[in-house]
Amino acid sequence: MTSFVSKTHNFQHEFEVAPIYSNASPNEALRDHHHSDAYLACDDEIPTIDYSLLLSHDTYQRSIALELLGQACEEYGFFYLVKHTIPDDALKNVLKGVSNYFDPTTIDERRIYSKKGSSDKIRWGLTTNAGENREFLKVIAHPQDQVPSNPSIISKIVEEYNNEMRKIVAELAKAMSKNLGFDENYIENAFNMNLGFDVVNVNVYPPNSKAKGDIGLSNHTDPGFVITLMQDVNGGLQILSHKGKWISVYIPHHAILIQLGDHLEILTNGKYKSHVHRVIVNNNKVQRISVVTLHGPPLDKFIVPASEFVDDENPQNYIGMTYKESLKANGNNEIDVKSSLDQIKLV
Ligand SMILES: O=C(O)CCC(=O)C(=O)O
Ligand SMILES: [Fe+2]
Repeated sequence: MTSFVSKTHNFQHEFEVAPIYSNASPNEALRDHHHSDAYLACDDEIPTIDYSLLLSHDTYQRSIALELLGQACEEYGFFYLVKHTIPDDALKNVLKGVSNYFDPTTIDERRIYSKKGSSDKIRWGLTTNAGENREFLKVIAHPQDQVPSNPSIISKIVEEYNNEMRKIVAELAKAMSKNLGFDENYIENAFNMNLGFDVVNVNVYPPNSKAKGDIGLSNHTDPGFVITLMQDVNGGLQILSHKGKWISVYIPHHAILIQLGDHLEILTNGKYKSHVHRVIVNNNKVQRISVVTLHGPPLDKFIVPASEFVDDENPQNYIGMTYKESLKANGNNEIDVKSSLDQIKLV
């Protein structure tokens, strides 16, 4: 079985010495031991799923890949996706575009997106304090008619990256539907992903010399079906595992990190779970960029645990509400895409 899956372990050495998509010299993103131990995480394995095998015409290979995906979803709730269909050049171009766009000398051009209105399609922010050290831009990336025309980096992300990523997410939905015991269109129908509300979060974290404290982004889960993440260098993303341990994320070369979202947890009544994660910058010598997409259902879609996951032994653990209501449950706007799982959970 292991021949079908490349374990994280094998990648780690490679990544510690070779930051991804960066001209930085080896190990530049990771500093040696001059930081506090308050946010240490372990190097436990994160499952790796081979996308090409999930779509393989070889029934046996496909069934093994499906089984591994099922384990990754049920036990972890996050995994690296390798051998996917997005060309490396597309990932690099997006990251280069983001890096140019976040030039410190042009910050005033971005600041205009910090003004808050109830129907914003875009939101910018910069926080430098003990609880968060990050500059970010959140933008609607789907439906297409909701995508703002400016700044131009957004059309680049949507065209070169997110349109292809949406196809991958649709295939993952099919595979997960089968693993959950349904026909392959089950999740697509439950979430209406074809018309889904996607938000791209572009995050830029300062090197630790410019940060106020250890935290890039504090503990949270994310709403939606799945969350896809790519980055320029490894450094600081940690996920709280089912075993209660913080695991350091080291994304293999060309791979994409997939995390299950709150609404898959709700739909499956907790069989699949979203996991708390955070970003710690105390170890980072260089700036780090991540491009994170929250792939959600349409705003008016009502999401409730499916009857198939509810019975006497498994009482309904979450209340139903529309995706929009869930995004607004904590007083945020849709574009903030903040989790409200605490308000949705019944126990
Ligand atoms: O930047 C990262 O690695 C994680 C960012 C994140 O969790 C988010 O944008 O929701
Ligand atoms: Fe997140």
